[in-house]
Amino acid sequence: MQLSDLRISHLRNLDGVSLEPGAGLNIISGANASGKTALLESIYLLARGRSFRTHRIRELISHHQQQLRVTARALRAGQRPLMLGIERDGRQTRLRCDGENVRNLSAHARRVPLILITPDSHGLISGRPGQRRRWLDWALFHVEPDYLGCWQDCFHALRQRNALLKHGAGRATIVSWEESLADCVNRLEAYREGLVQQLSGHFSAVMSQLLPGTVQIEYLPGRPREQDYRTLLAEQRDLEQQRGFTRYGPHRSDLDFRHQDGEVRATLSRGQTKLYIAGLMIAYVRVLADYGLQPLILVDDLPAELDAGARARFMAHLAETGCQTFVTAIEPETLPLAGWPEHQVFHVEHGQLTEVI
Ligand SMILES: Nc1ncnc2c1ncn2[C@@H]1O[C@H](COP(=O)(O)OP(=O)(O)OP(=O)(O)O)[C@@H](O)[C@H]1O
Repeated sequence: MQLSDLRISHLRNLDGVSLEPGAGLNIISGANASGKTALLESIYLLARGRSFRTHRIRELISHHQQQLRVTARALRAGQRPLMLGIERDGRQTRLRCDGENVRNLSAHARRVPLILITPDSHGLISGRPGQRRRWLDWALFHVEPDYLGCWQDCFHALRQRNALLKHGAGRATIVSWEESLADCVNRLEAYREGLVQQLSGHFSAVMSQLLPGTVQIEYLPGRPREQDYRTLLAEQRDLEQQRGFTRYGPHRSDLDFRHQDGEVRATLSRGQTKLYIAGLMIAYVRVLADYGLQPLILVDDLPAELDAGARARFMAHLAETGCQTFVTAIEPETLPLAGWPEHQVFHVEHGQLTEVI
């Protein structure tokens, strides 16, 4: 997938921005607060219908303006282009794809796959398990059309069981929900384990060139792995009735990231952690490629925290993906360009964009 004809109006400090990005590397340069991240945010908004910086899209509307608007054409190999557009006024957001209102965001995410790496991606390692679960779920929404339904069934059954436990429902009613819960959880875990396995293969290959040392990702299912889930639910029922909630299951699951057998969060430096996350994202791009999907890649402030060698390795791996990539940098000359057949540089100053020729 490749964006062309990107237009942005009244989004943060950006206005009247019209950009023809190249198929390869697009470097967005500019001083602090010039609008580099806002440009990535505009692209993210088209793909996901939300921002990666705030839950309140309204905040993105430029001060003293009524409405923001972003449009672009998404070119897809062997298929006709998609017209993408998003508008947000004081009341509502309208995300449009090919003239239709987008109602199902995860289906839209499948049509417009996107990988984002920002300084906040660090939270994938240092943050709470929920952040890692969300990442895994989004990763699956892109590749498994049935995953969303399975996820919804699973969490519906979990909520039902919790409500029954809390309100002292009879055993037979709880048992009947346990059956459907166990069934959904088994399917959900098979999807999650499968993706982690697929990811792990690519991850080791990518990391062998990005960061010395062995790496490992493990899916932790939020329950004793060796025990059948339905049996576990039955065993825990009495205790859980007193507590009013289900203690074990996918709502407690997590991902364990390791480097040289040590926990990444406890052993790696900031720069090494950034490379680890970069490797994970590039591994995921390879998983997407296995499904015939080619995402857009956005990297905010790529040079930060990385020495020259690390920057070069990261950039070379991005080049290998063959994806249209947008990278922001305060000093674009710090980005090594080896491996990129073509690149374009756009300079942002006070929200105005010019292409550097
Ligand atoms: N709603 C808004 N209306 C107008 N301007 C805004 C709005 N929200 C943020 N801004 C401004 O838009 C600019 C965009 O900042 P952005 O975060 O994109 O900068 P950046 O180039 O990525 O900077 P840095 O290198 O410091 O990360 C900032 O000057 C910010 O104050």
